[in-house]
This record gives sequence, structure tokens and C-alpha cells, in this order.
Amino acid sequence: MRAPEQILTAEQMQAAEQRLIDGGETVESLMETAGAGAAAYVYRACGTRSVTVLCGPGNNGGDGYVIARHLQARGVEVQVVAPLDPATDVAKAARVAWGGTPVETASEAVFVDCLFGTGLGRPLDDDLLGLLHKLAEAHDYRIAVDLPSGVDSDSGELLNDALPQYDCTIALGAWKFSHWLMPAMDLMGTRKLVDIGVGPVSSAAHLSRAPKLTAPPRDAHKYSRGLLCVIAGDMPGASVLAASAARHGGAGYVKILAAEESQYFTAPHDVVIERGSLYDLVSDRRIDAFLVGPGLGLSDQARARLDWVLACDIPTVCDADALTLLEPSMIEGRDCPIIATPHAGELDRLANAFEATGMDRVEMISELAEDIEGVLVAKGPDTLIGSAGSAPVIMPPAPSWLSTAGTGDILAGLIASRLATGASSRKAAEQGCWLHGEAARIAGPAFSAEQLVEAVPAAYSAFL
Ligand SMILES: NC(=O)C1=CN([C@@H]2O[C@H](COP(=O)(O)OP(=O)(O)OC[C@H]3O[C@@H](n4cnc5c(N)ncnc54)[C@H](O)[C@@H]3O)[C@@H](O)[C@H]2O)[C@H](O)CC1
Ligand SMILES: [K+]
Repeated sequence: MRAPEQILTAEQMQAAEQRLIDGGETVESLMETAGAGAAAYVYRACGTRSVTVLCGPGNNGGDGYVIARHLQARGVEVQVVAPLDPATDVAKAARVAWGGTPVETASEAVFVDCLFGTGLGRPLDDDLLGLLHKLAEAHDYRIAVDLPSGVDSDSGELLNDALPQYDCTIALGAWKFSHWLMPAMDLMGTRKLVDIGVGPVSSAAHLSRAPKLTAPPRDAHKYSRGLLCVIAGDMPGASVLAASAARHGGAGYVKILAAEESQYFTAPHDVVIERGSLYDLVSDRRIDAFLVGPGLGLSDQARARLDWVLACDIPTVCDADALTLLEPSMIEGRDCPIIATPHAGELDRLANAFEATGMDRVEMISELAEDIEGVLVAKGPDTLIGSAGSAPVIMPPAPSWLSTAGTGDILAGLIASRLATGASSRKAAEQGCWLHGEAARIAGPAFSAEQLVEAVPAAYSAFL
């Protein structure tokens, strides 16, 4: 069985390659399959335009010699630039099989970067970086094989400050984290994957798959579809926006609970505002989920409200100010899951509060998900979802137009709505992110938060 959405660390990739070798493959046959598959993509993208392949010393370079040979066999004019001789036996053999003579430099048409892949261990030195940029600038179409050279495979960090932008990146065998994490993700262009027979790797991270949502059953009513209560705080606008979005996320009933002393505010007519003692309002046994945090504020009163909501032990989404206030003691003894939805700054603050520091972002979200015994949605241009006891999930990129005020409140509302319908915390998080991204695609360029909310029903229908 194939596992095209799985995302492997360099170490998991090497182990997967070793399992294939133990199963009868050889490094040569794997390189041949990887190189031939990559050459097919290059040929489909560029036809018989001339190609320059930059080959490094390792097996990424070995791929390059295989690609050169396959393209030449199809009649393509290929030049190879090899600043470093092959260091591995299989790359040496691939160079011999190519049979040509490398050139010092080349220009025009298509550039194929096979300098380094998952074995890059340190920043490129000035000479190699200069050659990489020179060749990239001298060609009008740029393809990276396995990874753009200079990228750290597991973290998505750039080991060199400035790296070339590519039109296409051809991943070999499996996605690596840097194909889907910033800043490396931004260099990739379109991403292609060459299958070399790597099977499912247990506990591997994976790309989130589009959800299959359902319409309510015929005998549904507002309570059976789920009652979500959004806690209003000092700045009720954010909770109104979150509740407005939640109406379209699947829950049958959305309320805003406002403390009697909080300022007067209005909401859409189909969002009920209940005002009174919060301690009494949250005790309604029909409540299926809470959303607390948007507009909550950071006062002692806000902290007390958060504490009380968490003490109710109902599935709860904690967003925004709730993440600034959240402390380990607040979740002790809970059985129901929490979904935390931090942006980068809130993630750092949570990591300090829960002593999950000194690790990279992928490890951190898994560690924090265990600490809160729930799910953590690390929001950003690359959204990572960690859940206690499961491997991380990476969301496919959503439109950058989401970088506008209020979209975080909307995401929290959508996730909380999914949670209120009875979806597991992990599914609720992924489904909320999919609805959010699809609504952004439907809303088109330069949408406001209100327009994003209006696009959610059409987004929902995309997953029915
Ligand atoms: N995924 C697959 O199924 C296959 C992957 N293949 C390719 O193999 C590379 C990984 O090969 P590896 O030799 O481990 O690493 P690299 O080719 O990236 O090169 C590492 C090589 O370079 C030296 N090195 C590391 N950093 C630097 C530096 N900054 N400056 C100079 N030299 C450096 C290091 O010592 C190594 O010698 C993978 O990406 C795929 O492209 C195979 O084709 C098999 C199938
Ligand atoms: K490369």
C-alpha cells in the first residue's frame, strides 16, 4: 500500500530506503527509479529545451547523473556542472553510466538542482552558494530535486540566508517536512512526488486529507446537532465574530454567554446572547462545547472566567487571550479534550508555561498536545496540528489573504462548531482548518472577516 500523504524526517526516509533494500531493492535501483521518475517530470515540464543539471557529491548528485542520462536518451541537450566529484559509490557509478564530461558553467532554459538533498549537514559555503545562484539566475525555469539545496529537510529552516526561488520541487520517495513548512515551503514552487515504493511508516506525520462532512440526519434538531457556547469577555466583538462563523460550522445552536457586568453588545439574530452569572450560565447540561478566549481580556476576572469554564470539563477550544492565561493547573483533573489554537507568539508563550522549550516546532506541538492532553493547532502560513498520542498533521497551505484581522476568531469558531457536533478533537481541528481555508479560497482576494464568514456555507458544501 502506498502512503502518498506521509511526511518523513530524513532519518525515517533513510530507514524506509533501508527496508526497501532489505526487501530486495538496491541503492542503485532506488536511485534509478528516483532519477527516472524525476527525469519524466522534467521532460513533461520542459520538453526538449536544454537542461543544466548541477550535481553535488552525495546521492542527490547521483540522482542528477541519472536524470541527465534519461533526458539525453530522450534527445534533450543536457549539460552537467559538478563542482564536487561524487563521494558515494552509487553516485560514482551513476556518473560513469551518464558517461559525459561536466562543464564549468552553463546557461539557458532549464536548471535542475541536484547539489544537496536530505544529507545537507551545514550551510553551503560561499563558492557553492555563489554557483547555485549564478546557475539559477542564468536559467528561466528552475527545478529542485528532492529539496532546494540549502534547506534543512526536517525543520524547513534555510541553512543559508538567501536561496534561489524554484518553479518546481520534485520530492523523492516521500514528502519531507520542509516541503510543507515555512520558510522552505516558499521556495518550492509546485511540488511533485516520485513514488519509489516507500510503504506506510508507522507514526509518520502526514498531510491532512480533505474531510468528508455530512448533512444532519432527518430527525436532527438544534440540540442534537450540538450546542456551542462562546464566552464573551472585555472585547465582545471577537466572540461575536467567532460565534457568527460557528453558525455555519455544523453546530445546531450557538450562544454567547456574557457576564451580567460586561458591556452591552449585539450579535446576529440567530446567535443567542445569554447574560447573567457566568457561573450559572455554563452549568447548562445541554452544552456540548465551549469556545473561550476571543476578546476575553487578560484581567483577573478573565482568568477567573477561564478557570471556571475549564473546570466544567466540557470539550473546549482555547484561543487568543485564553492561551495567554492558560496554566497547567487549570487543566488538572479534566477528562474532556482541549483544543488550543495558538499563533506563533502564543505558541512560544504556551511552550514556556508548559515547559516545552528547547525543541523544534514539530516536536513542540506534539509535546504541548500531550501536556494539554488534547490537540494543538499551531496556526500560520504552515499550520501544524499536534494531538496527544498521534503523529503530527500538516495542513495544505491556505490563501495568504487569511492574514487579516479576525480570521483567527473565525477559525476558532469553526473548530469549536465542529467540536460541538461531536467530532473528535483531532477531527474537529482538521475540519475547522479545512472549512477556513476553503472559505478563503471561495471568498477570493482581499476579503474582510465578514466576507470570510459568508463564504463558509459554500465551503461546507465542498466537503459534503
Ligand atoms: N528518497 C529516496 O528514495 C532516494 C534518495 N536519494 C537521494 O539521496 C539524497 C540523500 O543522499 P545523501 O548522500 O545522504 O545526501 P546529499 O546528496 O544531500 O549530500 C550529502 C553529501 O554532501 C556532503 N555535504 C553535506 N553538507 C554539505 C555542505 N554544506 N557543503 C559540502 N558538502 C556537504 C555530505 O558530507 C554528503 O557527502 C536524497 O536527497 C535523494 O536526492 C537516492 O537517490 C536514493 C533514493
Ligand atoms: K537538490
